[in-house]
Amino acid sequence: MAKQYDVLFRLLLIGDSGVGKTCLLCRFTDNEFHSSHISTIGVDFKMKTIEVDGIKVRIQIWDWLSTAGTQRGQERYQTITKQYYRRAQGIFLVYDISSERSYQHIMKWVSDVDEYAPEGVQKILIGNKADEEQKRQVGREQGQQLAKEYGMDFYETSACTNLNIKESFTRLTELVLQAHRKELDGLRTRASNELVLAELEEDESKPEGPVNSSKSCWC
Ligand SMILES: Nc1nc2c(ncn2[C@@H]2O[C@H](COP(=O)(O)OP(=O)(O)OP(=O)(O)O)[C@@H](O)[C@H]2O)c(=O)[nH]1
Repeated sequence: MAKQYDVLFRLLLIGDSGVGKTCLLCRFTDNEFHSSHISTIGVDFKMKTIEVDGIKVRIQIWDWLSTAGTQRGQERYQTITKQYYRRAQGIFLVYDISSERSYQHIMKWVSDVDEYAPEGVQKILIGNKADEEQKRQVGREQGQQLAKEYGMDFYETSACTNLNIKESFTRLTELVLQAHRKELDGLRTRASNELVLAELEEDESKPEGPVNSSKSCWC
C-alpha cells in the first residue's frame, strides 16, 4: 500500500478568544466557514496532509482552549498550557485586525510560548479578519512591525474569504521542515520510513481539561 505520509507533526493556534482560531482551522482543513462564535471550551485538533517540496506532511493542528486563556497564573492554566505546548513544532499567534486589544495581547502569548514551548519551535504571526476593513483597528504595518520584532513571518488572513489560509499553513509547515532538515535528509535515505517528529502519535489522547467536542467546526 502507498505510504500515506512521510512526516507527522503538530501545529498550534493561540491567541485571544474570538480572533478566529477555530475558523482558520476549519477553513484550512474542511474549507468551511460559519459566522457564529461558540467559544472553544476544550481542546480540539484536526488533521490534514499536504505536500511540500515533494514531502507528504501530515499535520495535526490544535485549537487553543480560550477558557484557560483567561486564567493565567493559576495552577490549572499552567498544567493545561504545558500539555498543550508540549512537543509542538509550529505555532500560529493570532490576533484580529479589528481588535487592538487582541494585538496588544500577542506579547503575552509570546511570553507563554517562550515559557512553555519546546526550544526551536517555529512561529508565524497572523492578523485575521482582514475582510473587516471598515472595522480595522490594527494597521498592516503594525502587524509587520511586531512580526519583525519577534523574528516571525507575518500574514493577514481571512477565514471568511479564504485569504492567505493555505499560504500561511504551508509557510509554517515549510519552516518546520527546514528546522528539521537533518532528520528529513535521513528520511530521504530511508525512503520506506516515515518520520514522526517528537514522538507524536496520530491517535494521541488530548490534554486534560474540559473537552468541548461540539466546537470542532463551529467557526
Ligand atoms: N469577518 C470575519 N469573521 C471571522 C473570521 N474568522 C472568524 N470570524 C468570526 O469571529 C468569531 C470568532 O471565531 P472563532 O473561530 O470561534 O474564534 P476563536 O479564536 O476560536 O474563539 P475561542 O474559541 O473563543 O478562542 C466568529 O463569529 C467567526 O465567524 C474572519 O476571517 N472574518
